[in-house]
Amino acid sequence: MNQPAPSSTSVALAEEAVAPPVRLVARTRRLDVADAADLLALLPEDAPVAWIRNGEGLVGWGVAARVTASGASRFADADTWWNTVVAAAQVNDEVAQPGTGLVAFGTFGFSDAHTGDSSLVVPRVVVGRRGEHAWVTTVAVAGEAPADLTDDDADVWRTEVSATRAPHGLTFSDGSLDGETWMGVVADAVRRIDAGDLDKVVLARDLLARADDDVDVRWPLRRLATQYPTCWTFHVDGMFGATPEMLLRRERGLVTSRILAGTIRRTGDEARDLALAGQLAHSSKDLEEHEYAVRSVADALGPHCSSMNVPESPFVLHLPNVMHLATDVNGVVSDAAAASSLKLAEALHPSAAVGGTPTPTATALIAEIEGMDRARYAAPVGWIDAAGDGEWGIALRSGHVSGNQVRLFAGCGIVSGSEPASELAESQAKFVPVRDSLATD
Ligand SMILES: C=C(O[C@H]1C=CC=C(C(=O)O)[C@@H]1O)C(=O)O
Repeated sequence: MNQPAPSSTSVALAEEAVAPPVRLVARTRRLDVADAADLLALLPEDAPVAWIRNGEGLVGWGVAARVTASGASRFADADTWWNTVVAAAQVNDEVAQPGTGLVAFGTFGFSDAHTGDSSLVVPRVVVGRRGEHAWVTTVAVAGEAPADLTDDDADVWRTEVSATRAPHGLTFSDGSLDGETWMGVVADAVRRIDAGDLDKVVLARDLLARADDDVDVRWPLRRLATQYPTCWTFHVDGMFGATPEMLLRRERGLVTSRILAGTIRRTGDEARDLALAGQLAHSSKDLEEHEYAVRSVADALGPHCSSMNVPESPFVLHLPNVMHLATDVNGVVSDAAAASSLKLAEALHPSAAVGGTPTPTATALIAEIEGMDRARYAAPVGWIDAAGDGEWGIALRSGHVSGNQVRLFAGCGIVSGSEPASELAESQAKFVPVRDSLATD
């Protein structure tokens, strides 16, 4: 078994202006589908990346190149870097599907003011599966010995995988605000809405989990992918979760977005949950909350599409912990060369599913009263390929792992009729996926 070469190219954008562009050599070859049957099982503990839904998707490891960015230009800077990397790369792709060839995984900060890193990472090895296609892409930096590209041994890309470690001695504590204080913040937001300052704002809270040792992120990833197969289970650079919300997928000139807003908790009793789903579908408070989110996405996508389909009413999406009002919007991208999936993500972020309406007033209110730094919560996370196609989810039902700590996030859309106590209960239900994914039973 070969370990990918340890060297890589990593730049922050200020440095990148003076550094010559990294020249990557990538090769994608077909794999037996059986070799990619369990993508998560291929991941080593060190710096894995993952994007999985219903067992399909992409996993990767190692770092061939990486860029970090921050501030208001973080998306544009990362997109420019990616275009430079793609232009300089030598790619041999025998599968030619979205997600084959050169691929970068990204995670972005929520706020323009956030000083922490947004990053795009090109792994050394990416393994993908989609329907009857399975593939492996190996990436070397030009000038390095390209042993992994020319070797005929079909298994040369495999890396050594240690047993996944369960987190032990886990304790949870309040994050930035305790529940009582957070309800006060929600009540404040409702007052501002009723005073006519804005229509909707999404307010979030965090929880801290501590384990005895460094958390092996493969543990929660496995549990999330099993428990929430219809969500997108992800990990990039410490940010992980299972999001039900697809900010956008761009594929061969088509763009789709799954918009969620409006939530009801499940009880576990099927008949009762069906009745609750009916209640959700007719709740004027939730329909209003949802409509703001759909409008924000349709308005942001419109300028990039020659045609668009926006359904008139939402459907109810059933997840194991909650149900959501959901709308799938589709469009034809008018200028695919100018609108990479990352550019579209920038245009759509933050939608009113995570920001509010109007957006500038809502984001200002979040900064003023939420009382925490969202870091990369509720921002785009996903991947982009050399054609600019890609999938960018919203980092919800998520946590950030750093050493032995995990910071969990959950937020709720607040409109005029919102009640602080039920929003607190909703936030608790939204913590469940990541909280349970860290459990050992
Ligand atoms: C902001 C979150 O959820 C959003 C997505 C679906 C439903 C939502 C809601 O009903 O409030 C939120 O807009 C979160 O999970 O942290």
